[in-house]
Amino acid sequence: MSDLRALAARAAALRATLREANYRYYVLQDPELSDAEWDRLFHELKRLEETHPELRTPDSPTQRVGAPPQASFAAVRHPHPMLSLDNAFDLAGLEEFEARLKRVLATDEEIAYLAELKIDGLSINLLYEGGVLVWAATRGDGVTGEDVTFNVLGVPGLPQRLPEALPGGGRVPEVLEVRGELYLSRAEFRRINEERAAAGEPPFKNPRNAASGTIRQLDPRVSAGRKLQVFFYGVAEPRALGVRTQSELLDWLAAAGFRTNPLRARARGIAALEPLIARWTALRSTLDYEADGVVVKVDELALHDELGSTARAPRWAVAYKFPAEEVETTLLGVSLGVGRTGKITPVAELEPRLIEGTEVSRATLHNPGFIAALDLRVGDRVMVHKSGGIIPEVIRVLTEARTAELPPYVFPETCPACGEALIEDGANVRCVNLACPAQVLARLSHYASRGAMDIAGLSTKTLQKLLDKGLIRTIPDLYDLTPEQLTPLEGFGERSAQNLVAAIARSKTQPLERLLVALGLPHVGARTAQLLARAFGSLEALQAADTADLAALPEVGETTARAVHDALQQPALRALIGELRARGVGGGAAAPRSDRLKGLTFVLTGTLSEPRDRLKERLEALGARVASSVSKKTSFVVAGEDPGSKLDKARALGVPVLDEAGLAALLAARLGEEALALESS
Ligand SMILES: NC(=O)c1ccc[n+]([C@@H]2O[C@H](COP(=O)([O-])OP(=O)(O)OC[C@H]3O[C@@H](n4cnc5c(N)ncnc54)[C@H](O)[C@@H]3O)[C@@H](O)[C@H]2O)c1
Repeated sequence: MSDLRALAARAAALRATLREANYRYYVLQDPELSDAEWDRLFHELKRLEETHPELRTPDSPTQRVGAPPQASFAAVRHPHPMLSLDNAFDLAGLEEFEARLKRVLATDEEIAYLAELKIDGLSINLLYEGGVLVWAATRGDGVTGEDVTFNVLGVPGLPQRLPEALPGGGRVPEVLEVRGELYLSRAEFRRINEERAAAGEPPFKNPRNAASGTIRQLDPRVSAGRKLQVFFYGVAEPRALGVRTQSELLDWLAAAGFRTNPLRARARGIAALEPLIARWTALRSTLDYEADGVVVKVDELALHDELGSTARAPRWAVAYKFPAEEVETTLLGVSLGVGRTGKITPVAELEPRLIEGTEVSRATLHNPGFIAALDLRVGDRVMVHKSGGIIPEVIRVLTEARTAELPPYVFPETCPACGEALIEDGANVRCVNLACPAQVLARLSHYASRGAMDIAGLSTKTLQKLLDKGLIRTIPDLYDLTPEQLTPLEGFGERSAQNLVAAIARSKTQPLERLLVALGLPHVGARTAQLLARAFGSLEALQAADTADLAALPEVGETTARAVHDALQQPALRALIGELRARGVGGGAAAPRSDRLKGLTFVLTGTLSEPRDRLKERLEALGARVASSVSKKTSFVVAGEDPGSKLDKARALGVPVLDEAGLAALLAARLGEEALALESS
C-alpha cells in the first residue's frame, strides 16, 4: 500500500508539473521546460498510469490536449475533437507502435503506412458549409478553439471557397472540417524578429511561437503583414469524400485547392520506413521550415475506424520525433560574462546558425576546465546543440577541420571588467571585487528586472548610461534620481524622465517577496521568496530569524536556510538593506492578500496533485480559511485520490465535495483571470 501511495504522490506531482508547463507553453507561450524534458515527464506519467490504471484521473494531462482557448477570442466548438499525437523517440518506439496495431487488429500481415513530415507550427481547423469557409479555429483544448478566421484569410493555399466539381468527378460534401498546420518559414521568422528588434520588441523564441503569436493577433493587419503558410493533412470525416486511404485523402485535398506537403511516402511495414526516416532526418536542416519529426499514419482509412482514438490521440498514427539537432559552425571568439556574484562565465561567440528553430550565435562554455577539456581554439569548427533543448552548448571541436595552426586558448587571469585578479572557486573562477563595474551593473539589472522589482523602463542599457554618467553607483542611488538629471541623457525626454522616476518610486511598495528576490539572496527564487515573505512578514523579522527558524519552514532545506541566514548577516547586505529601508523601500508587508474567497472554509483530504500545504497556502492567500476537520460550517471539502474519513463526514453533513477539477472550476468562476495566475504560481 505504501508503495502505491508513493506512486500516487509521484503521479500527482507529475500531473501538477505538466499542467503548469502546458499553461506556460500554450497560454503564456513562454515555456520553461525543454520539449525533451516535457516529453520525458509525460512518458513517465503515461507509463505509471498504464501500469496502475487506478492512478489515472480524468483530468490528467495524458487525457487532455493543449490548453483552453483565451478569452480575447470568440470560442468555437470543434464539431469533431482535435487530437494530439502519440510520440515515438526511436525506431524501437515505432516498432512498439506497429506491434500494438497488429495486436489490436489481430493480424500478422504487413500494414501499409503513409509517412508525412511533422510540421512544427500550430494546428488549425477549418469549417466549410456549402463549399464556403465559415470559420477557422485554433486547436485550443481540442474541444473548443479560438476563432481566428480573419487572421487566415490571406494565407496561400487556404481556400475561402471550394470548387463545385473536382477533377476526377469528386464532390465537396455539404459540411467539411479540414485540419492543417500553420507555420512560418525560417526566413520569415528571421525577418519578423528583425522588425521586432527595430521596434524595441522582444524577439519570438522560435518560428512556432511566432506563428502562434501571429495567428492570435487581435489586429488582422499585423497577421496579414506576416507571411503565414499552411500544409493540410486531414479532415474530420474522410470517408464522406469517397477516399479509401490517407494518400488518396491528401490528393483529394490538393485537388480541392488545399496546400499539401509534397514530401510524403508510402511503405509497407515499419522496417521499410527506416531508410526514409534516416533521409528525412538529414533533410531536416535544409528545409525552409521547421519540422520536428515524421508522422506515420496507417494508410487504410477503414483501419482508422477500427483502431479509434484515446481521449488524447488517434491510435492509427504516431509521431516519430527527430533527435536533438547538432549543427556545425565556427568559433569566432570567447567572451567572458561577469555575473552579479562575480562568477565568470566564458561564452562562445559563434557564426549564427538556426538550431531547432532559434538562432544561436552564443553558447555557454561553462568554465575554464570545459574549454581546456575540449581543447577549444578561436577559429575552430565546432558542433553545437541545445542542452536539454534550451541552452546552446558547444559539444565537440572538429579538430580534423583545423587547417591552420590555431593557438590554444589562454584563460585570462584578470577580470575583463575591472582588471582585478581572478580567484579560483572550485571549477569556476570569480572576480571578488564587489565594486567591479560588471557586477554592479548585473546587480542593478537583476534588481530592476521583471521577476524582481519590475521597474518599467529601467533596462540594462539605461542602467549602463546612468553608471557611465556617474548618476548612480549603487542600488539605493536609484531612489535619489530626479527627472532633471535624466532629461539631458540621450534617449530621454521630459516625459520619459518623469515616467522612469515615477516607476522607480512605485517599486518602493513592491511586496516583500519581490524585494527578497531583488536582493539576490542565495538559493532564493520566486517560490522561496514567497514562503519567506509569508512566514516572516517583514525584512526585520527575517533578519532576526536564525537558521533553525528558516529550516523549520516547509520546502526550505538546511542548505538554503544556512545560506539565507549567513547572507543576511553580511555587513554589505545589512548596509544595503538599511539604505533601502531609509528610502522607504519594502514597506514590510508580504504580498497583498486577495479576499476573493473570503468567507469560504475548505477542508482538504486525500492525495492532491500538489502538496496539501501548498494548496492550503494558495487558498489562504485568496482569503479562504482552510480547516482540518469537517463541520457544518465547512463550505467545501476538496477530495483528492484516496480520501479518508473526512469525505464520509462531508457526505453525512451534506457538505459539497469538490475534486480538483471542481476546485479549478470554482476558482475560475470566482477569480477569472486571477485563477490563471494562481495556476501558474
Ligand atoms: N516545453 C514545454 O513546456 C511543453 C509543454 C507542452 C507541450 N510541449 C511540447 O508539445 C508536444 C505536445 O504538444 P501537442 O499536443 O501540441 O502535440 P505535438 O505538437 O507533439 O503533435 C501533434 C500535432 O502535430 C501537428 N502536426 C504537424 N504535422 C502533422 C501531420 N503531417 N499530420 C498530423 N499532425 C501534424 C498537429 O497540429 C497535431 O496537433 C510535446 O511533445 C512537447 O514537445 C512542450
